[in-house]
Amino acid sequence: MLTFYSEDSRLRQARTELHDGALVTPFECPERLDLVLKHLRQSGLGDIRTPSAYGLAPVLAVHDKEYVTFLANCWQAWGAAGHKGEAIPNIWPARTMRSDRIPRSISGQLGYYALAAETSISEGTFEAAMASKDVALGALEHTLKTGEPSFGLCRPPGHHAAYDQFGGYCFFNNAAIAAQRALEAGKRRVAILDVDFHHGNGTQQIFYQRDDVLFISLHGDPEVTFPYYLGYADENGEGRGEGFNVNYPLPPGTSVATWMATLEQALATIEAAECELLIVSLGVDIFEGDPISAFTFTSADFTVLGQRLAQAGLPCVFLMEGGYAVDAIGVNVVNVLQGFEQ
Ligand SMILES: NCCCCCC(=O)NO
Ligand SMILES: [Zn+2]
Repeated sequence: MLTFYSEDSRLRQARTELHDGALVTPFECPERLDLVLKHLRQSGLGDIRTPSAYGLAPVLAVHDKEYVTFLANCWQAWGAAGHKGEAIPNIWPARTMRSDRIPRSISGQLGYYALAAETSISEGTFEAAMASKDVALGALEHTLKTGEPSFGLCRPPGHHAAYDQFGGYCFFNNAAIAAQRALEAGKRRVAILDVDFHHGNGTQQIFYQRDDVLFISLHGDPEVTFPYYLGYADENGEGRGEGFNVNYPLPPGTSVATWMATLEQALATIEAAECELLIVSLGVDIFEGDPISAFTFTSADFTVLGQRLAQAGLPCVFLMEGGYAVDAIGVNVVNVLQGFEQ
């Protein structure tokens, strides 16, 4: 299995994340890449390739143009406005405010486009997000061309990024960009299976009214888990998209047996929908040792996950999402990929 990776993923070197009422070193750190690369190289899974630069067109196929322009300019505009720290929103078009206008102020724009306050924008963030979607597209193109599975070592991750919103460490929705590209290449329906601990609110939102992408997510119950305001079981899609969005919220501490039984339901739905490609939003923060999550996977369980996904019998693109137990992230990711190849 080939891996696609870009050194430009390291251009995002944010120093702050708002967590538990303090500014901490971000959980989504460049060191995550080091450990995955180390275990990939040790595993002999396959070559690690740098993708081509695919430009903005694939981004604009799923994201709002003004949002992309905001992301491209935010860091410079934030500094030009005299702000000294990293760009962190502190006001939003909250429920009692209006959201039909976008303020000229960069502080106002920051809140308009932000899902949450934990994700700071800093120097190199836009460039890293561009590299991350190129990684996803490189992996996708390889799988479309060869039918072989591939892995996109995407950083920053993407599944929280909506049409015009960033947050949860995500800026461009890599899985959505890849799925859209696959449809444009002739696939009639693509399944995105999100196994990250957190609900892929952005992926859901982008495809919610469409029947050419089936979005299925297993995740921590939003009643008690980020992103809290999307990911409930009654969200089944709208219009043409009715029936093509399936959420499986699960309580913190869910056993692996229960998680795997839920996966069976998800895979049955994917099979019934006659999907021609499987994109897996691979968040390994379902690991028992993850610092910000609450599921119970052991490293060995990730091998079983990969084995089961292979049985779906679809061309498969794995795209890195979350996973913050840095010491174990490499083993856990490689276990999924090696399990798939067994
Ligand atoms: N308190 C912020 C939690 C961000 C979650 C990031 C993630 O792993 N999403 O999948
Ligand atoms: Zn996550």
